[in-house]
Amino acid sequence: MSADGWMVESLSHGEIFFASPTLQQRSHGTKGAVCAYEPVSADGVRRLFDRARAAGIARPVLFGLVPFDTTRHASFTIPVQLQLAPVPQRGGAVVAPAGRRPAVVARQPVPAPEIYGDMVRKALDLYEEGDVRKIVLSRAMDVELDAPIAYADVLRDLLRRNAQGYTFAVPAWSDGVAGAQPAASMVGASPELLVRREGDRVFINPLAGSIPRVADPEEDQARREGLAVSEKDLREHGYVVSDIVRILREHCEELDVPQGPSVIGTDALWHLSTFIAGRLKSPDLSALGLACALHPTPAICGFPTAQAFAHIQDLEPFDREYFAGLVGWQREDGDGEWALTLRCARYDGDRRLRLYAGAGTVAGSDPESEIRETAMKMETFMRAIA
Ligand SMILES: C=C(O[C@@H]1C=C(C(=O)O)C=C[C@H]1O)C(=O)O
Repeated sequence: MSADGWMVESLSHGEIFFASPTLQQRSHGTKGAVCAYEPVSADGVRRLFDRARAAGIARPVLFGLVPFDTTRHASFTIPVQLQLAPVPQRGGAVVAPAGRRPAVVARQPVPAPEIYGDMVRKALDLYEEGDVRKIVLSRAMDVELDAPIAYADVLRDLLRRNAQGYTFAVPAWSDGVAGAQPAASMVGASPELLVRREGDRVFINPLAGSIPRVADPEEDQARREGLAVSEKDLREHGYVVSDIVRILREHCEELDVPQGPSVIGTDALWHLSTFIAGRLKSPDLSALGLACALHPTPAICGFPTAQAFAHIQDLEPFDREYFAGLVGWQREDGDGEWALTLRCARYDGDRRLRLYAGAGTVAGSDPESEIRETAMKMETFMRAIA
């Protein structure tokens, strides 16, 4: 462990790092890991734990990426060597970056911001027609660097600025996973917990309704207060909470849902947030099982889900793949944590990254502010890279 207490030193491409607000976990080496590239299923997860036991892994922990579209392949990894530790006190010693940061050679937005604005305008037309009320629209940015990233530096930077978030580097496999090199890794710091399970207790923390923060403290505070009473943002948030609660009622016998949302801050944005706690009816439902029952929530898809999903496929000119899916970990007993794969990039292990960001739109949304919100979401990630 390094002087600042983060277990990120010499983490290489293909290894795993996952930090929640309290626990950090990292793998050492990729050799012998049990991997799978297949659609997510309870049977598949069970088979992976069986394989891990057969391989002599004593306390297997499964890490994974589940795509936005769960009919596509997920990537799962059970590492041979895993290290766990509480997260260090923030504000302690800061280890300086080891080398120079890579420089950006090229940036290509996918699509151009104006086209993203047109996508939002098309969504506004759809709201007039009335079959859909919320669509989360996203865009991407392809970035080429002049040198590979240093995982330790990037993760430290993300950890320092996202104390309440979920910071991760998790490999994405492709067909024929036996080799040690993954096709890519998803790297980022998500503010949004989809499900944490501790025994029969579950915790869910949807976010929706956001505004960029600013340096001036008075204006920043005014934005926070404005968000808390914004009719449009409360409506956008309301679709998420009511849909999640509807599904949770099927699986939980006790549910604690606050009357209304509170406002939480990341380093760059204010978000409306609702912290829900529940008790599972059945101990057989794992953290991932419940996460999949909830996914895709209206926080990253829209409302109603099926219509919003179809419009996303139609309007977005790229494949979300693992973006806006699930990233997390789980033990054999079903306890674990699954966050939404947000504020992140797909990294090819060399010099190429694809960054992603989305924003919820509802009747009354302004295309220009959605462009700004998605730009801000990508910018905060870029600060950690170059
Ligand atoms: C889709 C993203 O974020 C989601 C959309 C939000 C919003 O529109 O207010 C807020 C948090 C997330 O649920 C993203 O960060 O890319």
